[in-house]
Amino acid sequence: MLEVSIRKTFGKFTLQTSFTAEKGVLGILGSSGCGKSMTLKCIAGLQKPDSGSILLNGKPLFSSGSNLDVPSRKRNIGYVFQNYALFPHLTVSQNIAYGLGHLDRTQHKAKVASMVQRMQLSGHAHHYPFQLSGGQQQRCALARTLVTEPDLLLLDEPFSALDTHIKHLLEKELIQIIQENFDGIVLLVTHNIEEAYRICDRIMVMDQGRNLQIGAKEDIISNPVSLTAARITGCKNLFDVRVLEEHEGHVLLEAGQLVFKAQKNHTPVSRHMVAGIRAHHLRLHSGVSHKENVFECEVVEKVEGVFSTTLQVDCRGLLFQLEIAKASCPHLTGTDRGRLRLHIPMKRVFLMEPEV
Ligand SMILES: Nc1ncnc2c1ncn2[C@@H]1O[C@H](COP(=O)(O)OP(=O)(O)OP(=O)(O)O)[C@@H](O)[C@H]1O
Repeated sequence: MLEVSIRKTFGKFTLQTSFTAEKGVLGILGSSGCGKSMTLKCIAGLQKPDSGSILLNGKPLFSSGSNLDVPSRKRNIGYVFQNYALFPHLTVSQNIAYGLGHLDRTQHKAKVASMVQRMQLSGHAHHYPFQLSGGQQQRCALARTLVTEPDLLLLDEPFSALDTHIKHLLEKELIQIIQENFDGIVLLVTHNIEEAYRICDRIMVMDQGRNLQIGAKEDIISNPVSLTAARITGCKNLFDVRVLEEHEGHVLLEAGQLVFKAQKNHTPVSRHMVAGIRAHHLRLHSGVSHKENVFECEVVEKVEGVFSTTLQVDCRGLLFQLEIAKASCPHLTGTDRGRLRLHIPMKRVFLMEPEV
């Protein structure tokens, strides 16, 4: 287990974070400059926190109280940087061997050869980084790190420089490599919720140097703790609401001209709140519907993607954004277009305190 509780100030910016991570992939999600990379650097020993402690599998790596600061090279942590940072003048084998300086040559060779094979780089062992594709470079960078058998793997935006198609392929490959070759803790820094959701088991949401929320990814999506956490995790529909009625399991909300039901969550109910619903949780119906929370609406904007359609609909003066899989909205192209109805599934609405 990784246990982090640190504070570090850089001019006007202060990183103050406490969290734990167990085996599996924890995504650190936040916008640019919120302190994601700084968190990784402190854990790796590349930056020294002003105060606090870092423990990895029970072993202290840093403790301001005991004046302990284990040097970076002795922490047994693997760090894969944004651009992979391969040594351009070394071949694939030499790059992979770089971290193994302490082993004798026979052991050295065997380990590198095995890693080259596991990462499917056999035909490229003597190639230089500039002769490799993006995917091969990523595998080489991972191989160089995994060959040292780290207890913790830190990945800092490993796909940030790649185009969407390659990104998806490499994401899949990364998940597979980790599952097959690494049994430890992984921290993955990203500012992309989709990426975090696809790759990670748990997600930590960061803002301005602090962690706002940490939990299972499904929970982060269905119950963001605050408006900021909802925004960072990509929620497109956020409305100021007035609570008209409070019942045992649900509340009746008013947003402008619209009155709809929402299931209660862990946020204590107050008179004025913010309600959120994710674009992919909203539904469109054509014709009559007897479901609750169904309202007539009009399509204001429609953007066709390859597999899904993004819509903006006007529902009694409120604008909602929807993301609908193409296969599930044939009525959008039909003659029913004018009689569309918006369904707001009450279980999908989450309530939050307004932020001042
Ligand atoms: N060496 C430094 N000296 C001064 N300020 C720094 C230094 N390194 C980082 N900072 C500041 O600390 C804050 C957090 O930086 P950090 O690199 O951790 O952000 P980030 O969340 O990883 O952002 P990005 O997604 O853009 O990489 C930023 O405001 C940055 O300006």
